[in-house]
Amino acid sequence: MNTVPSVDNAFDEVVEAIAERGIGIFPRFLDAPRVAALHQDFAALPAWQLTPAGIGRDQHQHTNKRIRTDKTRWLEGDSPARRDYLALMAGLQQQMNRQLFMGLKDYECHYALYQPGDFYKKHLDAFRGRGNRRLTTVVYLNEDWRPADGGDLLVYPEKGKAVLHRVLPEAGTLVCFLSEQFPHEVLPARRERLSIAGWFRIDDPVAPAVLL
Ligand SMILES: O=C(O)CCC(=O)C(=O)O
Ligand SMILES: [Fe+2]
Repeated sequence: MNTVPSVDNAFDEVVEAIAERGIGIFPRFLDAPRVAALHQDFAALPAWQLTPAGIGRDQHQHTNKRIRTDKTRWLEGDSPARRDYLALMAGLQQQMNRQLFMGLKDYECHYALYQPGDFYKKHLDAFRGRGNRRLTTVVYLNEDWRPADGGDLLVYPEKGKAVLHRVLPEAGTLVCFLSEQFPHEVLPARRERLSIAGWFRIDDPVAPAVLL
């Protein structure tokens, strides 16, 4: 693997958090040059390539503006910044599989743009025994985000209404959690909010979450 040691250490921290708590939040997971390259890559997309995000699964995909209003574009290895990001996530996948035997088979991710006022209501990224999203990642590309800018990600425990984590969408921060276990929502932002949301998938949707 052609990764620098600091990134491997960062992977270890993510693995440990998932094994122990099922969720972790990692400020500065992406270094400044990576954030800048991805931000530039995202900003250069023509507007027509960003389309209203879907909800639901596969062929049942549909948009529902009461649930989410962001715009997305699937990210593939079609630019250097995207290739670099996918390689980084492949490294994380490998580490997860080696240490936790999670059986992660592939990774899908998209750029997401929330314009002022956009939101994503409380939801789960995967339902037990249905679908194959196992581990969610979100990284943010927003420099100098202030609490007053809104756009917080609120994460809830599996049961209960109390907020477990409130995350500002700060440049470089990674949020990673078991997709079936943590309901979450995105509050309306007051400025443009850029992120990459992604999901590691398994083949067998009924395999246990983390084998220890
Ligand atoms: O952008 C975020 O903070 C979370 C996005 C999200 O929940 C999703 O795309 O499923
Ligand atoms: Fe989500």
